[in-house]
Amino acid sequence: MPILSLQNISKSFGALKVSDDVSFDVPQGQALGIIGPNGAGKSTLFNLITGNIAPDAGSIRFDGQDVTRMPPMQRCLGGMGRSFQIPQPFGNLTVFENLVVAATYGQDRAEAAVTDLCVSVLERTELLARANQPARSLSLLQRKRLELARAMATGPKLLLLDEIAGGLTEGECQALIATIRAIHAEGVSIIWIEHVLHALTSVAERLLVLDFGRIIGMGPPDEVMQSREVREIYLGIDV
Ligand SMILES: Nc1ncnc2c1ncn2[C@@H]1O[C@H](COP(=O)(O)OP(=O)(O)OP(=O)(O)O)[C@@H](O)[C@H]1O
Repeated sequence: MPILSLQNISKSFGALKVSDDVSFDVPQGQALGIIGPNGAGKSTLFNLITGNIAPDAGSIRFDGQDVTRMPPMQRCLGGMGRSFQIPQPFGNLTVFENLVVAATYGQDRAEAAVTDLCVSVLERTELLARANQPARSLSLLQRKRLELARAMATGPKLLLLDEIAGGLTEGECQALIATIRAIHAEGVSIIWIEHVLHALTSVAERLLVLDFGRIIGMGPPDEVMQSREVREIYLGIDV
């Protein structure tokens, strides 16, 4: 059973079709990369998956359940964790406090369990040494790590990452990739929207290419990047 399955999902904003009959599965434990030009509908696809936007047509199954009409919080509690393109941590709270907010989102966990979970996430995202710092004092890489950590603190089976690698130096990017790979190796399924292609292809086993809300390519990264349509449309290479 796939962890996520979209069937014939369509969504328009007025006359603009941002999701056009999109269907795909994510097998358990897979890392799927999503690429496509600006405005192709990538973030909208995440909003459809998480329930922040309702589709006009189609259905979504997550972890064996039809979640098409399920509110975002229920999907999160069911194991869908998400990072945002524009991180919005609570700047005056410490890194640890930010994680406590995420770990207790709609959950009635015992205090000791919350602490254990947050410490474990801080270790896995290499933020333990920053635990008591206010979020606003973090460097860019640390802010990205915090965004990842906040998503991990909800205990996801499926982690949705929205352009988390942008703006980092090569060394910082490699450090973040190592952390994401380690999370993936724990068995967490991942869908990652990313313009930094080498970061994406070093984690993703499969790529999906969106253009004007349509899937124009899907498969192993090497194969997808060789496709004529993808090279023309996405990379702007004259072939
Ligand atoms: N709530 C909304 N109402 C109207 N139009 C919207 C809304 N959200 C997104 N759009 C439009 O839908 C299109 C797809 O936007 P989306 O953010 O999904 O693209 P994207 O592929 O994530 O782009 P980027 O790579 O720039 O983040 C864009 O033209 C955008 O302006």
